[in-house]
Amino acid sequence: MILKSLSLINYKNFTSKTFEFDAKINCFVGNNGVGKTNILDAIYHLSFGKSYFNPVTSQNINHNADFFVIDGIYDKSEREEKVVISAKKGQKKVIKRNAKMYERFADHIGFLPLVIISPADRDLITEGSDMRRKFIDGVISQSDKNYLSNLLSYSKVLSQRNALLKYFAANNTFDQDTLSVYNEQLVTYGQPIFEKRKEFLVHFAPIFQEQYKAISGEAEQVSLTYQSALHDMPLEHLLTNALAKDRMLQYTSVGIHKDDLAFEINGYPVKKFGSQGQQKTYLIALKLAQFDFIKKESGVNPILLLDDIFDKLDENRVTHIIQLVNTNSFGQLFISDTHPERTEGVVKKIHQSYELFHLGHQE
Ligand SMILES: Nc1ncnc2c1ncn2[C@@H]1O[C@H](COP(=O)(O)OP(=O)(O)OP(=O)(O)O)[C@@H](O)[C@H]1O
Repeated sequence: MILKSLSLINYKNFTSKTFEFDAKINCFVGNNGVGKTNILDAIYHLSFGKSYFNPVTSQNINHNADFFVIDGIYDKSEREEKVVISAKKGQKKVIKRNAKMYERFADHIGFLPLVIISPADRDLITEGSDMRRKFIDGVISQSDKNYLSNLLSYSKVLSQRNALLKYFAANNTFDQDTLSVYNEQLVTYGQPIFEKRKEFLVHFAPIFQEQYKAISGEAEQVSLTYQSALHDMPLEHLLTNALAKDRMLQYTSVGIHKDDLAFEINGYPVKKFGSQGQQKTYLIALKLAQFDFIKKESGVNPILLLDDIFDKLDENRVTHIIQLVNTNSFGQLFISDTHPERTEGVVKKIHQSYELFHLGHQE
């Protein structure tokens, strides 16, 4: 799958800009703040229907405008696919594929597989468990529509159950029958999510470990473990056992929305005990494992976005990563960097076609 061209209107700092891309490697170079990351984000937007960096749609619209349009033309399975995302202030965002509007955003997820590696990934280590759940969900959802649909339904029922618990507390009342209906629905959607996450980790963790070893060349033992109370008992029983607590807290304290991933290095949490370099390598290995996994599941080479990659790694490691992707029967690569010579030096080494886009400040 190849992104052939991209047009931006009023997307962040771009008022109007069109790019024609190389089928292999595309590099965006220029000073800080010229919009390199914004271009990668626009490409991300076309795959996921949202920004990787700023989930507030209205803030992705250029400050001086009241709408944006992102227009991408792809080659996929020897067909041309035109994907257009537009947003107007105060209105719902629209995604169209070949001029046909999607009724549900979820139907588009997975159609244009993509992996991004960015300095913002550090949130996966430093922030709360929701970031790590989003990561697993993002990987699985790109290849499993059922999973995504269960997730959306689960989250809807969860809000309803939480609202009911609040209502009980506010009105000093309780109705087990209504609560049981929500419990059943949480189990219907939540239990398969747990099973899928568990199965996913069995396949994903070894791929991750291989990637870590390949990038670091070090003897450190890394592990990635799925933590969930559902390992101990089915969700149905967890909900029953937590009833008194949930009523007191006025929200649902157990379920797959509390799951987490433990990131460890030599048996200790990466967050507390990993060096800066180890943390960066850990994150890159996670993302490259994501690339491998999605590729295997979807049969399509995902687009790979490398944002500010030298922020994370030295030149040797970057060369290594680009080569890894290369030997993996190459997809299409988009790189952003402040130093044109550095990027070109690395890219030249792998003897693929490439295009360098020099960006200046936009008017
Ligand atoms: N909604 C918006 N309207 C106008 N400009 C915006 C908007 N959102 C972000 N920007 C501008 O985009 C610029 C940042 O772009 P971006 O993060 O892509 O830069 P970059 O070239 O990747 O820089 P760096 O090398 O520092 O990472 C900033 O100047 C910021 O003010």
